[in-house]
Amino acid sequence: MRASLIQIAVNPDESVNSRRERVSSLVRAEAGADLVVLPELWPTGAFAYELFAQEAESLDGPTCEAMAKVAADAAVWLHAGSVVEHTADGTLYNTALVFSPEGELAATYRKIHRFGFDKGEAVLMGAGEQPVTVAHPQSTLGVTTCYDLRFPELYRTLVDRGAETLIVSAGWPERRRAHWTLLAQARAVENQCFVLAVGTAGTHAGVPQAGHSIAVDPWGEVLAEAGADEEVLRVEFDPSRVAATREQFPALKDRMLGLEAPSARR
Ligand SMILES: O=C(O)CCC(=O)C(=O)O
Repeated sequence: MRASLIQIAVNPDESVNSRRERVSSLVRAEAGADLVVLPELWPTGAFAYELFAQEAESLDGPTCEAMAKVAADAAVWLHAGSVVEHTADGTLYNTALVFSPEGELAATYRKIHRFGFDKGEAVLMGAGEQPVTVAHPQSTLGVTTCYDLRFPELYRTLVDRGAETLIVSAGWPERRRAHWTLLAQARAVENQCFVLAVGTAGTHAGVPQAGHSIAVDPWGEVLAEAGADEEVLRVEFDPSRVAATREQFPALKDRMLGLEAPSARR
């Protein structure tokens, strides 16, 4: 399976429209890949809160339309990162989009864990409720977004639903880059999955981004890692290694289920 992780630079000196055009060209250039993955909220930047309402779109809005077109042009499975989705009742969501090589919207995922504590996304957006997997023909994908990476129970749910390749589409800050790398490897090891984690580069809303998109195998080994700047990280892997790793080292079979208290939410 050939995957291309497009680590987009999100800087305030580029308009959303021109970034959309630039990203469309970058995706088109990945024709031949089996999967292309973009970062979280790349049209606005994950921390550009003042742009969220202004750039919010419905699922037939300009980013969705452009990404459907380029997925079909390049004939690739495209995880198009996420957009600020607005719904008919006025709620905003951080919604990830997955397109088939025919340009059909195959799945959407509304980010479950919103970042910001008492500000930013946590107050501006609604919370998703549904974990999402996608039946890519070569490997079942588990779709997650940025801050989700800190919540292992979501990944266990995805594994229980058949996920073999865990996607993390992010806008992760440089300040916590060590957590990013460590958690990507942890999610791969504990779930015996491939992890494809793609972040942004650049600085927007005064928040320098970590870059360092990373692909990790089910043994926790780093297959490829980007630098800090805009970059297309290409990686090739054998999805059957998930089953092989789980057979050789069957730790997932030793899970003790039912330990979580029903009122675990604090
Ligand atoms: O968890 C973190 O450190 C970063 C999370 C984040 O930036 C986000 O979810 O947008």
